[in-house]
Amino acid sequence: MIIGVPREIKNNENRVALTPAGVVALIKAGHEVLVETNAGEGSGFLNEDYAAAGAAMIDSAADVWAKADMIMKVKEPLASEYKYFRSGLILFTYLHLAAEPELAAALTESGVTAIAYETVEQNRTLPLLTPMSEVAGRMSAQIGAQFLEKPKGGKGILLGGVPGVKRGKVTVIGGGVVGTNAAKVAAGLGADVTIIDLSPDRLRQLEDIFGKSVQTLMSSPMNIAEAVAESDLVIGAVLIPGAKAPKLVTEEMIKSMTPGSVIVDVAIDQGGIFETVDHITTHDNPTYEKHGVLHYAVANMPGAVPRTSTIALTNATVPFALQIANKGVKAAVLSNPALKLGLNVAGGHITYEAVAKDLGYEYVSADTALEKTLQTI
Ligand SMILES: NC(=O)C1=CN([C@@H]2O[C@H](COP(=O)(O)OP(=O)(O)OC[C@H]3O[C@@H](n4cnc5c(N)ncnc54)[C@H](O)[C@@H]3O)[C@@H](O)[C@H]2O)C=CC1
Ligand SMILES: CC(=O)C(=O)O
Repeated sequence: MIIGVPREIKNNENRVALTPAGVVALIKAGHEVLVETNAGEGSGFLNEDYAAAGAAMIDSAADVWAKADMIMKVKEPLASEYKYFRSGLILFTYLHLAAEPELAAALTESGVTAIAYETVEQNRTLPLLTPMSEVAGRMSAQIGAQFLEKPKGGKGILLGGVPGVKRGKVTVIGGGVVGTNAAKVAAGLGADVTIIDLSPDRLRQLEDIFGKSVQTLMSSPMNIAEAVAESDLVIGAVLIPGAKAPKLVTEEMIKSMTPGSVIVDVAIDQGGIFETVDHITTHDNPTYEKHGVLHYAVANMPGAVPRTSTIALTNATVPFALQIANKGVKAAVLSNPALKLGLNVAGGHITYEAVAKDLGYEYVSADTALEKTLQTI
């Protein structure tokens, strides 16, 4: 199979879908890899490194898309990339389609077979989302602490306090991978941390992990309202796989926060959990203020620490990419339940139930949709 790796074009997205080590793994298995010139630069991987690994370096993005059987990316294609879609093309990347209706339409209309990293599921975990959730979770506490500083627009508190002065309060809503990593860093900075989750089992696990160093709370509108009102920093870390995130923090709750407080909506890639987050922000312009509260809603947070993120992401994606390349996408998806759950679009249909429901498409199973594709590999 020919695997193409275009350069990422989203704002400040410095990750790349394959490291030179990933290229070596695919070439050793008998495949060909095309890498767009300078695609790895932001992550510290040079053109010479890819060439030495055996990749062919290609100057134009259009050529990479046109010549490849499978495109590996990091972020969802942007509108300027939709023109490259074609029937039979395999796309393996983050998609977050519930929050991207135009992309869903472009993919179904063009006949691309698309596997979304974020819904590949194995043993009730999301192995291709987890590494980036670890990064974004850790970053969210760091970023929140930074924006609480006065020169950054915050109320001017140090999360850990100092002897004789109260610590800052952090509420993390959603106690999965992002939430746990956010809480680890916030607690490490010395903050007073509360984690809210809907799953009693998860709350038990969190207490086992953190002991009494964090407060756990069952998710309910009342508990969320009380915790938000008292917090200096609130981190949104809820996920219902594939689906649009529920709006758990209302405008009234945001109004109850003291001026200069900060919210970090990590779940923005699935639409976000804060009612007052009305647009995605970028690394160039990461915050805006509403009701006196600083809102941060960057959908590619790990793009700011690309060296760490690219290596962590490709450690997870390459074994799955190898299965697709070795067996062909149909056989790989039909033989591996984890990849089958990753399939979001095939044969012009949406094949992930929560995505279909949120976007108003008829849901068609992976088996039925794949039968209809023109997929030859
Ligand atoms: N903005 C960015 O750059 C990044 C965003 N993310 C996003 O962060 C979000 C969280 O991801 P993960 O932590 O990996 O997911 P996860 O599946 O590990 O955790 C989600 C948690 O939310 C909980 N939950 C579900 N409904 C809830 C409710 N009503 N109230 C409270 N908790 C609830 C679940 O029980 C689970 O523990 C996802 O949308 C993911 O795509 C991840 C990486 C980077
Ligand atoms: C998960 C995701 O969308 C990201 O890492 O950018």
